[in-house]
Amino acid sequence: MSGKYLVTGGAGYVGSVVAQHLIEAGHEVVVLDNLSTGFREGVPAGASFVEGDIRDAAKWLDSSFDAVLHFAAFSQVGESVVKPEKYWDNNVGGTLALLAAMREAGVRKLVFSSTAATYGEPEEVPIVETAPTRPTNPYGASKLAVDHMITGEAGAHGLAAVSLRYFNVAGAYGSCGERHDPESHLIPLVLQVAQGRRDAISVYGDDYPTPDGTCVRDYIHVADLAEAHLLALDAATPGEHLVCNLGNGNGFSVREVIETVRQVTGHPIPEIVAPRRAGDPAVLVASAATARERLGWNPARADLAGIVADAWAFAQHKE
Ligand SMILES: NC(=O)c1ccc[n+]([C@@H]2O[C@H](COP(=O)([O-])OP(=O)(O)OC[C@H]3O[C@@H](n4cnc5c(N)ncnc54)[C@H](O)[C@@H]3O)[C@@H](O)[C@H]2O)c1
Ligand SMILES: O=c1ccn([C@@H]2O[C@H](COP(=O)(O)OP(=O)(O)O[C@H]3O[C@H](CO)[C@H](O)[C@H](O)[C@H]3O)[C@@H](O)[C@H]2O)c(=O)[nH]1
Repeated sequence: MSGKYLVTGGAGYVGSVVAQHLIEAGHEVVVLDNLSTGFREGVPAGASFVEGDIRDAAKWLDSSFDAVLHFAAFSQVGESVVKPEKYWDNNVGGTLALLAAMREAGVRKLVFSSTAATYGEPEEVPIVETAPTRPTNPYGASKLAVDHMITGEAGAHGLAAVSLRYFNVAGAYGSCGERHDPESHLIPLVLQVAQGRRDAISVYGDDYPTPDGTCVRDYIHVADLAEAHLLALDAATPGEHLVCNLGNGNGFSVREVIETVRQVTGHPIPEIVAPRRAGDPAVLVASAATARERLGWNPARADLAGIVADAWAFAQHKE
């Protein structure tokens, strides 16, 4: 059955890919985005676009919407350390206003972009959803605060809600891909070296307690992530706040990522060992057992070379 969905942040990386998947599944999509970090041309053809802020969501939400998929947020970990107030204001204040607008309009289903950053330094990997949540930066803390707000909204007001805790999102889907400015994520930065836009990639620390000394992360293809959002819309249950990790359960080190980019692009990719980046856990790998069981999610694009190849095709296309 086709539905009508408000996609906040649909001019950004993940939101645009999910909006595209919703359109391909025959749904009606309205993107609400203030273009603070997103791009008008990133909104998929076939979606309606409203340029506006989530704090004003009440202007556009009405009972004709079946659900909200909420991506709009600031998400630069480093910036959040120096400007925490910006993160509390937009991520927490903005979502508070959005939840009020949803209540007012009678829209009772929400899928929220949460993050592995809610866990902080893990005691055990793979990380399960019941692991302690001790974020190491204001970005993660703001996302955890929103998760708590949503739990309250479900319990008190019957919202059907799913928080999806993404691990390291990567890859692209057709003309929708990653173009953060400034870019801080490893794969697009290494691809900039392959394109000649940077001389070398900095490896942030090679003295971690990992097999090659560099940090290990769980890279998940953005199209697999998008499919989980569509499944979450079906799985959401009134009065319940379901939290699911999204990752492949495989860890790749920074050096393995760089080597994979060498193989995919044929470029030598010079690397420079730099100091550790503050707040980086050594290993972040997801247990996605909950997503598999509760959503029926089955990620199909776990191969790192395939993820990098899709990101590479997008990076060349947008030049
Ligand atoms: N990319 C990742 O690796 C990753 C990992 C974990 C979680 N997340 C979460 O996923 C979501 C999307 O991330 P992304 O990488 O696509 O980021 P992005 O910056 O590309 O997209 C965010 C979008 O939200 C919009 N936006 C921000 N504040 C807004 C507001 N107040 N009103 C309206 N629009 C607003 C921006 O203009 C942008 O288009 C974020 O919530 C982020 O925290 C991303
Ligand atoms: O130039 C770079 C960039 C990154 N890295 C390293 O590469 C790994 C991956 O870094 P990213 O910045 O690509 O991703 P993060 O693991 O820091 O961040 C991801 O996971 C976080 C949770 O911890 C948040 O959810 C965030 O939004 C999401 O992108 C880290 O070990 C980082 O230190 C480098 O060595 N050099």
